[in-house]
Amino acid sequence: MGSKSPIRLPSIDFSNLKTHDPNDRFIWESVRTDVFNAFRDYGCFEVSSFISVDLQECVYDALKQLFDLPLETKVRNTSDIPFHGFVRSPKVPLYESMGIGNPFIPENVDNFTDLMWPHGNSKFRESIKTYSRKLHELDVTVKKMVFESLDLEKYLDEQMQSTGYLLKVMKYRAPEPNESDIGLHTHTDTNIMTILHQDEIGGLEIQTKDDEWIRVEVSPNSFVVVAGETFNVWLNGRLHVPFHRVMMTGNTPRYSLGFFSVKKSSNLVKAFDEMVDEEHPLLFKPFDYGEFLKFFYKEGGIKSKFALKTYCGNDLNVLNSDERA
Ligand SMILES: O=C(O)CCC(=O)C(=O)O
Ligand SMILES: [Fe+2]
Repeated sequence: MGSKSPIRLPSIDFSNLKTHDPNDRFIWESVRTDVFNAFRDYGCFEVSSFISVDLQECVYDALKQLFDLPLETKVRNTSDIPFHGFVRSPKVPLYESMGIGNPFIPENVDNFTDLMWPHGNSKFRESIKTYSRKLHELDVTVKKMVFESLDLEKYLDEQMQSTGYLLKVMKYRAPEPNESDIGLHTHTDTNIMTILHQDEIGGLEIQTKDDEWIRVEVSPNSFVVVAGETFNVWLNGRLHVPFHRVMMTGNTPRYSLGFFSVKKSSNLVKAFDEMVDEEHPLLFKPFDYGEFLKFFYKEGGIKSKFALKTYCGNDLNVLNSDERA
């Protein structure tokens, strides 16, 4: 495993895609090519200056207020889905997180805000609503581009309908002198796709296909879009799914947000027929996402570097792109 390098993630500018004017087709196609190539080569990319500095500052102020609430208030954030509510665990001592399901639905943000601040907090409510709408828009745009790149548009609506979303907000405290500086252990995301946003403290690191660790240094109003395992199963291995982690090197707390698109439970995940041929033999057997998560969390899958392959890899002689690299 190599050391940290000055390589930068591909950076893609979505700001010229504001209209759906057919004359913008050229811009759309050029961004689409960049998105697909970045996913194929790095499994992730930066979306530069995607929100206003004002919105970014409002959201981070709101996060600080949220994590400053007493523990007995934060634990009210519960969910039936593991790790979608308040999380604090001795396994990741620097980390705590909370989650809002489908946050682009205004009532979901209202309910979360009422739970945390029974007397109201309009700044939190409004900034998270605007922010979630922007992230949802970016999620849909990126997926549309990837599906179009492989002539899979016919599956887009059906896949969007079986997708749920989670806005996860995270705080990492600084390590004590005798503690490890690992904020979040090396992992891949098992969901479809994640949009990450970190504050100016930084600390997110992503591993390239050549095992180099890149420390992600992007401006605080930029995002990092990361491909998840489910997306790669649909496309039968055409994407790179990057290992990533969070390292806490300084002595200031770090705040970050993740917008996770997740296959709804009891929905089958399988490669699209067009993605399987002689040159691209099936890498993963079809599986139920809810059942996989049970395996992942209860049977130690979380500790395995290649949990999905252990669970449903089609043929251990067929190497995935991580191992080929
Ligand atoms: O906090 C971050 O920047 C990364 C979080 C992450 O990778 C995750 O929750 O899966
Ligand atoms: Fe992650």
